[in-house]
Amino acid sequence: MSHAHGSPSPVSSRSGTPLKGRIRLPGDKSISHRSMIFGLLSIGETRVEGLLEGDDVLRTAEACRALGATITREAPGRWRIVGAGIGGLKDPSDILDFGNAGTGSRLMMGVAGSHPITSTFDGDASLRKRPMRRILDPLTQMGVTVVSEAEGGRVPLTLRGPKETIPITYETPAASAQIKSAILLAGLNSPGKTTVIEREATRDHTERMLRHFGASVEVALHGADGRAITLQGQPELRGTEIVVPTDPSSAAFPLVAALITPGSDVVLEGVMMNPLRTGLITTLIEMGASIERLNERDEGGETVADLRVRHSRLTGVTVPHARAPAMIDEYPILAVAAAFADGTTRMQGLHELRVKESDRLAAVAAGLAEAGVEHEIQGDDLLVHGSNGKVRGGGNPVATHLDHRIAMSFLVMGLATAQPMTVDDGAMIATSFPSFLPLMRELGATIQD
Ligand SMILES: O=C(O)C1=C[C@@H](OP(=O)(O)O)[C@@H](O)[C@H](O)C1
Ligand SMILES: C=C(OP(=O)(O)O)C(=O)O
Repeated sequence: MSHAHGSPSPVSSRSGTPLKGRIRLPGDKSISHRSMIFGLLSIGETRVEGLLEGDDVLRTAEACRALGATITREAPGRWRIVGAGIGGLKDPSDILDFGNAGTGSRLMMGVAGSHPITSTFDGDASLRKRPMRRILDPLTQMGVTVVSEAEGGRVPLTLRGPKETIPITYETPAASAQIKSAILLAGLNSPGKTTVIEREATRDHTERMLRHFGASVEVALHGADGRAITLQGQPELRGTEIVVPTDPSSAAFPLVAALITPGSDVVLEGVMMNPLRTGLITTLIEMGASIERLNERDEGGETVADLRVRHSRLTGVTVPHARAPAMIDEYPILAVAAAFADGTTRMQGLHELRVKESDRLAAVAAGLAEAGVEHEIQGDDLLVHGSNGKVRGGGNPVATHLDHRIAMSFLVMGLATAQPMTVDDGAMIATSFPSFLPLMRELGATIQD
């Protein structure tokens, strides 16, 4: 398996011909992690088609193996998992190394922590900076012991699960599908009902998959934008088939590349249109983007569509904080689109961006500065002053801070800037989108590594 490690490898992009053609993006990262996890927690066999074989997901697969699943790769994207079942997890013989993956590590803390086993979680320099208290706090209420932790509730950390996990009702302190999911997954091995209340609805892949595997989940509206999700504990999950839809967060990169590169006209096939993931598309359409949703259909229980995207004149808009959960990973690439727009784009309430693979507010601002794009950070808002299609580019290599989305965003920017753009390290792209370079080149992009 490939791990995104080693010495930094700079990558550069420059403007060239318009982008043309049709591509299919790889499988969704969120659903791919969950496919492995639900496979582990089921009885019998789970078959997955279209799994994202990015480093993050492969780490989750390894952790699931260490906890007792039998996992085989039968063909590219086609995986078979024979589960250990809820309550059937074994003590892992080694530390669980999640690399760069927040989702994998946090969801698996809920899984392993709710079993009477001892598990140690670790990751790379980026993961070691990310806050885990948001997971440890509710897990502690559920009876889990945090045996040790790095300063400030970070990995490396060790959990010891109780004999019987306590079901809780918990209101998440941040709009986070990872927090919600960790608690629900821990609730699977608790007697009785576990309820998670979120003030703002976040991606619902865990809820959908719980039902798909046979659990009983009730979702009630909570306040204006929130939800209360209640899970009946200790169901018997049965292995099943999963078709992973393509990842809208990966589609975002060729999509914005086509919008900003003059003359472009591309089709992105079968992009997942789950409404809790389409905030970027909503925003770009408000900005004047030509994005057509063609051939809408159902794939793997999600609506998907072919997106025809053409180069467009964009206008700056205000992106309300309420939209953040539906586009949380897309702000770096939206900032790139905004740099080419006419006028100012204000993105409101981006505090969660500070605790991703990097401080994405700071990393985006630094990259914009290298490219000569006027911008401001006002509190938790990012303002990008667009220059109507004309962006200088150039500057020093953009510092990616072990963050795949920063790397891909500024490589996309370089496809339409006057001077080429370089990012200091392209290695982390493999965490979520290992086929980024070949797919972009297939559309005609000039990217050199
Ligand atoms: O649940 C998930 O699969 C994810 C949730 C989001 O994180 P938060 O829950 O921290 O917002 C997102 O940034 C991440 O890429 C994937
Ligand atoms: C935030 C991200 O991932 P994670 O939290 O899983 O590391 C991301 O993919 O942009």
